[in-house]
Amino acid sequence: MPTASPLIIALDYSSLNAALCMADRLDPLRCRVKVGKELFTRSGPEVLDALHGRGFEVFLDLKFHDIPNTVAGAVQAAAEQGVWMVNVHAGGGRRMMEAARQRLERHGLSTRLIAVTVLTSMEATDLAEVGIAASPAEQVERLAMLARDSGMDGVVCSAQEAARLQGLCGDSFLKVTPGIRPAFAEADDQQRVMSPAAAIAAGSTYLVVGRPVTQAQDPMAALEAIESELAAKV
Ligand SMILES: O=c1ccn([C@@H]2O[C@H](COP(=O)(O)O)[C@@H](O)[C@H]2O)c(=O)[nH]1
Repeated sequence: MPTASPLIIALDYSSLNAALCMADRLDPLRCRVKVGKELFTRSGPEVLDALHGRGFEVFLDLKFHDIPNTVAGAVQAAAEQGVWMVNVHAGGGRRMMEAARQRLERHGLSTRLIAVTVLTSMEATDLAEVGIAASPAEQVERLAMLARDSGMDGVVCSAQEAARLQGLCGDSFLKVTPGIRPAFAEADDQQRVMSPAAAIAAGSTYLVVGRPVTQAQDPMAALEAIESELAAKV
């Protein structure tokens, strides 16, 4: 039975063992988990099998960004390993996203497919340096519309943009939001942040939480504090 929780815990660890130690403290009825570039590069698909075996739905966050044929193949490979959600970079463009969508459809694969808009670690000055004059909010909006029109199930954005996208793209368009920072946590390298309760109130569908839990002195206490904040909000 899939969890009703919006929480996705980012297992950003440098070894399979460390990631599974944390997974063994988590409850698949209370959260999903995310496997990103560091863990997957170190452990390979074994980590997916191990997490699936423990009952977790897994978001494979590899942010594919390449020519359409290559991305379509990578998305197919991820979906065939049973992941719940996989992502690409919206900056790869319409043809790339459409190819990924078509590949999943052709093979009857129901993995959720979403696109990264503007990384939550970026602010306006970072965009300017890569030649984008728009504000993060404007660029997120542009890429979210493109992602929706290219057949994506939703986007990765910051919670600061979620309310606007809710109005533009509707309830069923997923807003997956990293950069979640409870009051007790540091921002770290994140620029566009929001608290868990505010993110849900703004229309985030899923909250991606990494270091505020995984690097906390007491990770379970940190997770419970976030759950309490969300429960108080409902
Ligand atoms: O725009 C993005 C896209 C992905 N991420 C990923 O989410 C987690 C956030 O971890 P924290 O420790 O809570 O900052 C991490 O795995 C990123 O790779 C993101 O932060 N922003």
